[in-house]
Amino acid sequence: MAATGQWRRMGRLFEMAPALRRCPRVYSTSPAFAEVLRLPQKQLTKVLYPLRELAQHLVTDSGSGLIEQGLFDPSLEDIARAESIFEATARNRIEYLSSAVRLDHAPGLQQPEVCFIGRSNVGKSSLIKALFSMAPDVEVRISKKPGHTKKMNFFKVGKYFTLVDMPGYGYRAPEDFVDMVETYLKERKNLKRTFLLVDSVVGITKLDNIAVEMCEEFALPYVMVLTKIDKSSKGYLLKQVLQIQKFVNTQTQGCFPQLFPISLAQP
Ligand SMILES: Nc1nc2c(ncn2[C@@H]2O[C@H](COP(=O)(O)OP(=O)(O)OP(=O)(O)O)[C@@H](O)[C@H]2O)c(=O)[nH]1
Ligand SMILES: [Mg+2]
Repeated sequence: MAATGQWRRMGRLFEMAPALRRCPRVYSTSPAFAEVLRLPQKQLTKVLYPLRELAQHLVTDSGSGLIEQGLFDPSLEDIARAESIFEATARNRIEYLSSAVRLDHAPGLQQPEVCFIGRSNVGKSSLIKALFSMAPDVEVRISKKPGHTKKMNFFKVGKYFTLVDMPGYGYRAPEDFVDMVETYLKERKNLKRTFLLVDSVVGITKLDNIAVEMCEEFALPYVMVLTKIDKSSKGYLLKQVLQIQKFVNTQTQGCFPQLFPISLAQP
């Protein structure tokens, strides 16, 4: 079956891992990534390719096509290269720029922009904080309580792009949420990619559906990120992933076909 190809390719990646360890300067200067590369093979797969583990359980499942097509499969070099974008240096400044409650208060920037949207408490700010872990001077506030982020917060990621942390929709969303976020999504000229975060435990809610419809209506290229995958058993996560992948395959046009599953919990 098609999975065989995936496994073979994974074998090649693992063969490369010791090489990456030997010359970390070429691929990564991050101690955290070097630590991940030192993990035993099984744990390394779990951390970097969480859906692979689930794919094993689909050998006899008729839904297998869904997840194989949906596997996101960056190489170790790709991951290391992407990570280097978030490494704060004198030449690659990562900094908080400003906050806005209206689009016309947003910084007037030309460089590409990406934004993170999703229900309150889904983990938007946490993901951004994790992405900025190599920029300790940048403060990103997170909270256990939903509705914590009240404004659109703009961060500069070197010369590459601006990243925007949005308030969440749903419980304790700011009153002016629709004016703020819908207008931003509709009119922000340099918005290149929207990351729509969905809680993998909860699945796609009615409000997520509205967010999807909005992205579709405004013809935005967007990516679906499944958060908090550490909170489910393998069986439950598999069920959720299949359901969400089916939704993406059948109900969306502008959504990137592969899901991005994430966990910010320690492995
Ligand atoms: N178990 C687990 N908890 C997470 C994960 N990511 C975020 N959380 C927790 O989820 C809670 C909400 O996180 P935030 O990042 O503040 O959520 P948000 O989407 O920014 O929420 P608003 O600002 O209210 O819209 C916090 O208690 C985080 O610690 C994850 O991957 N696993
Ligand atoms: Mg937040």
